[in-house]
Amino acid sequence: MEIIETIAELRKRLGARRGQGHTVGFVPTMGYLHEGHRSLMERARTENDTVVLSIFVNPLQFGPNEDFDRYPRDKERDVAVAEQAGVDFIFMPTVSEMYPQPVNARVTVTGDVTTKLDAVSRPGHFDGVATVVSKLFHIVQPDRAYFGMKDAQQVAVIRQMVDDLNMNVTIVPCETEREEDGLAKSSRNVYLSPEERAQAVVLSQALAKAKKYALSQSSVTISELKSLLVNHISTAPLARIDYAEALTYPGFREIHTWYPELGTELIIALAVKFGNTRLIDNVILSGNQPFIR
Ligand SMILES: Nc1ncnc2c1ncn2[C@@H]1O[C@H](COP(=O)(O)OP(=O)(O)OP(=O)(O)O)[C@@H](O)[C@H]1O
Ligand SMILES: CC(C)(CO)[C@@H](O)C(=O)[O-]
Ligand code: BAL
Repeated sequence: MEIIETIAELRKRLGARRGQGHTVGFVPTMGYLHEGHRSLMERARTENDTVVLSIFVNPLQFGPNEDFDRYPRDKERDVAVAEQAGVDFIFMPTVSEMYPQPVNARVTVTGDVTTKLDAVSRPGHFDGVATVVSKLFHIVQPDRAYFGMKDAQQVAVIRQMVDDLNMNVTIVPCETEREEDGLAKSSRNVYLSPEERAQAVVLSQALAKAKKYALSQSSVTISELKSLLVNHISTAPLARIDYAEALTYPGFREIHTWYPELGTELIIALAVKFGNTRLIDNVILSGNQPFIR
């Protein structure tokens, strides 16, 4: 495995691999790697000849009062995890390598996908994500790129960008890896105090409850689902709800009532704060599931 810091060097090394007929799988991350990242790298390893991991904490996707400066970083551990997962190249650029000043070109995805949920709570976030992912795709030119469904809205934004801008890459969504009690693995879990960590289990519990309820009915109103989520999360005294929502997926349209048998997919999504730590999680219900009484 090689660690590469410049765009020119990565292009040269990948050009040589492509010359040998290699397919390239790409896993973009912000580092502080955990089992969720590992599952993406391992999947990329099984489906491609060459695997590239990027580790770049992208300033463009953080708001002014967010955690860019204190985002957890551990280069040594990340290198060991990536090596074990079979990565060929880690691309670890500096901020000035990715963004020579001034930055005058950005990518914006518009529509429902960037006006709901995290787009409301984190203004400008998805412009920052679309811009950096677009740049990374141009640099790496992957055949396949792997993203976690914990960030389901991010997957939808990137898919929209790839479709609308005719980017020649297949987006591979990967299942959310969880701790034993159900908490979605996340680099930000490290910020939680022991009390907050114990109570953070309410996110996945609330989603499981909402899913079970929705699938036990022939129709369910979105307000019923929201009440169920809010009531369960409120059992954790340290939790503050940013949003608890249910929308169509991947369209992110608001609906009044969901009918499982009509075939529309529904995302039930949460963002909950514990102190300064903001956690997200979601579950997607596929339509056409017969209701169970
Ligand atoms: N629990 C998980 N299971 C599967 N994939 C995940 C998981 N957590 C993150 N990913 C995916 O890993 C990629 C890189 O994510 P990132 O580096 O932001 O990690 P993260 O744990 O989501 O960090 P954060 O705590 O900042 O949200 C993204 O595609 C993300 O969806
Ligand atoms: C896709 C990504 C690496 C872009 O910075 C980031 O949003 C993330 O880690 O999910
Ligand atoms: N996991 C998405 C990246 C972010 O929270 O900024």
